[in-house]
Amino acid sequence: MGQGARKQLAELLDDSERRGDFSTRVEMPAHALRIEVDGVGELPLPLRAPVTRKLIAQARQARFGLGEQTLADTSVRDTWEITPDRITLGGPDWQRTLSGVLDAVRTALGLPPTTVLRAEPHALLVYGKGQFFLPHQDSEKDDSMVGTLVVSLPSHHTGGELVVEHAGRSITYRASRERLTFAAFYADCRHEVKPVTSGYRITLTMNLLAERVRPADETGGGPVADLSHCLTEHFAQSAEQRYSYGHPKATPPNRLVYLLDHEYTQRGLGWDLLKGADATRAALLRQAAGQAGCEAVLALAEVRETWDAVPPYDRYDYYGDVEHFDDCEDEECEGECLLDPDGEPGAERRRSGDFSDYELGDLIDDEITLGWWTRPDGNGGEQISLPVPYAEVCASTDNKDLTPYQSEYEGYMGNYGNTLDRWYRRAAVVLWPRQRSFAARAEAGSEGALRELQGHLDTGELELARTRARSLAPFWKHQGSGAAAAPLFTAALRVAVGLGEADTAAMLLAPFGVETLSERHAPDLAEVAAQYGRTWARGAVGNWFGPVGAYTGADRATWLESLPGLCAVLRAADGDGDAVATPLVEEAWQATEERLTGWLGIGREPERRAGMERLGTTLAHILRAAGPETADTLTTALRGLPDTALECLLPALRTAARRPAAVRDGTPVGRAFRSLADHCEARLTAAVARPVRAADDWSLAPAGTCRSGCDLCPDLDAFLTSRTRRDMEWPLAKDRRHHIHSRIDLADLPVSHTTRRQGRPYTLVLTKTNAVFTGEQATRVRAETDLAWLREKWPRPRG
Ligand SMILES: O=C(O)CCC(=O)C(=O)O
Ligand SMILES: [Fe+2]
Repeated sequence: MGQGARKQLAELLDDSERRGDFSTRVEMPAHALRIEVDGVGELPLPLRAPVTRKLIAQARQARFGLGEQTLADTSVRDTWEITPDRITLGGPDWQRTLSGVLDAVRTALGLPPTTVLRAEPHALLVYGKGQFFLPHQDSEKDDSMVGTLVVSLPSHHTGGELVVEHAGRSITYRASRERLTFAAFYADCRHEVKPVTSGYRITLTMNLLAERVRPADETGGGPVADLSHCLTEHFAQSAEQRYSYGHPKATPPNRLVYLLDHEYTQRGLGWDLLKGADATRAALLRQAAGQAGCEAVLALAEVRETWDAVPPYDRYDYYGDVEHFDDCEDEECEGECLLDPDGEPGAERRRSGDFSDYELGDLIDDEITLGWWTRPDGNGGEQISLPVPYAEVCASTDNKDLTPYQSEYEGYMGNYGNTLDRWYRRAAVVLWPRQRSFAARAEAGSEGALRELQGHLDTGELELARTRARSLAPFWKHQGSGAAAAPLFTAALRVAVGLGEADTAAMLLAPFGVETLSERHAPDLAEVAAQYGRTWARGAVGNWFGPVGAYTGADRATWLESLPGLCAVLRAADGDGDAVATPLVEEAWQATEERLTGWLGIGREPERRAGMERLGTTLAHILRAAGPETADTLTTALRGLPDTALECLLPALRTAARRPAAVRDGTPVGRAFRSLADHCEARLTAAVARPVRAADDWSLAPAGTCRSGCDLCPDLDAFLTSRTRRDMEWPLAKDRRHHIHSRIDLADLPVSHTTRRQGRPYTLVLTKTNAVFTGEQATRVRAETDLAWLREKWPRPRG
């Protein structure tokens, strides 16, 4: 019962819940109980007359207590009775059902949550026509007996009502024909069973026994002791999961988040500044925390709830017509316009406002996030971002009973909708066991955790630091990227060095983005790599880059500009900076190579050129950052690419030429660029030397086949490669025309393609344009210009 402790806590802090009633009733399905009686066997429920008569055959005339005596007097009590030793209760659901009933009874009767109720069978009673029990009070057979629980087995009968009375009030209970009904009342209540007028009434009476889980005197008693007990229980039981249907998580919850009722600002949130009921509740909780060995802080929470909601529909005016929005002219509208006054028909019907008159259905979803909390020592607070799981939330007041600061209603949208989102700001008391304080706080704000770990390392408590650091693993994720995360990264690097434990160090450093790394981290990076080795360093770098193509929101292009500087400082640092620099360059190259391959496949020239140009700049940075071996690998790969890659290589050479000092001949980097320059020069020279297209040559390169088996692409290629054909008239159905349109567009071919909308199917008209000649001319001119630039800026060394 993971939820039990939280519920009890909420009740204990909710004053109104503490006033209980003298009696209550609960219903349960009949299959929850399997009942067997000696000499009869299992009783089929609902009970029918033949089985009931068998029961009576096994029963005796019931007696009742009068003072010290036990009497059988049918003018006071007339019913059949079977003693408990002959009854067996069971069934797969029985224990769970009964404990649920007892929980509900405890709450309804206003017993403290630290009380556990037990029910002990007392007798099975059968009332036939005319039988009854006059008003009486049950004798308390046991010191711990607090009342009676009457379980009525389902059966058809009339009359036989149970009437319970207390302090001038009386409640009448009727049994159900189909279900089990449980009526509970305090032992000091007078009660009676009215005569049965037809059929049989069958009840199982049970003594209600109360036990305190913890005697009041043990911790001084009172609500604080009860609360403290609930806290201990909450942190000892495995955390309950909302939708797991009885499969609790193996580990206990990390925290308890008790939501307060009033709103507070960051500055106005303090133990001495709480308002109304919050003040008492927080004070009680804080005392209880002390007793239970817990730490307590105050926090600010943001709550969002999504409800299934129904608008106050069917608004009728004075004459009984459905009301409309002022300018609604839709004849079929039945008032929907009121929900959607300014929307187009069918447009998204989402709007903000006050929806307090909407009727709430089911709670579909909710989300609680803590955004700020005070430090446990009371010195100020810190910004955090901590989602609160279901198993940690506790409140005496439901969100829906408070006023949201914002609401949004979304009308029915076909597959979802009719939902009302509500946002609340609530304060909270957050508690955790003192010995788990490190993890509880670290999960929310990592800076404090690292500071504490460093502290332990500084004072020589290595084992403690390691244990604590390992405890971060489950939630040490997404520590950020870029300049904002840089100080955190520095702290993490130092702790990683100090721990001397490779796996833990890797875990601590893993959740940073590569954009966090800057020259000022170089000394620590070189040190950590020297300590844990090159393989370890390669793994760490892989983590910082993250999965290829993953969008991190960080500006990688800007960071890559800093890569040559970073790698230079790394290689010069004490330790093994190259162990970090080399995989940094390799990972950067891998990502770039992938993008380069992507651009090479793009047919539209202006787009491709722009992309390739940007990539060229990046490539120059990567090459400049590379060590001799990596530089070799890169140039070999680049020289193997098709001519189109020059659209990237030339911009790379231009970028490099702007820093002649960095690419001096003779240095490994200089040699790499030299080799690329030579490669480009050879390719351009060949292009320029190609003969000019003859005036009657309309042949184009084939566009290729989209997939094997396509019967259109080969026909297109035959047209494209033909030296003489300029036009083609192609009757094609719509889908097939589309295919050809998109092939031509994607490859950006110098071919116009229009549809003549006559006959069936329409005819696709293809015409090779003058761009066949002008495009080639432009390419040639560009090649000549590039070649001239190359010869000037990258002259071949003489000799
Ligand atoms: O049968 C009942 O509902 C109540 C019986 C009763 O009051 C008793 O056994 O003391
Ligand atoms: Fe009774």
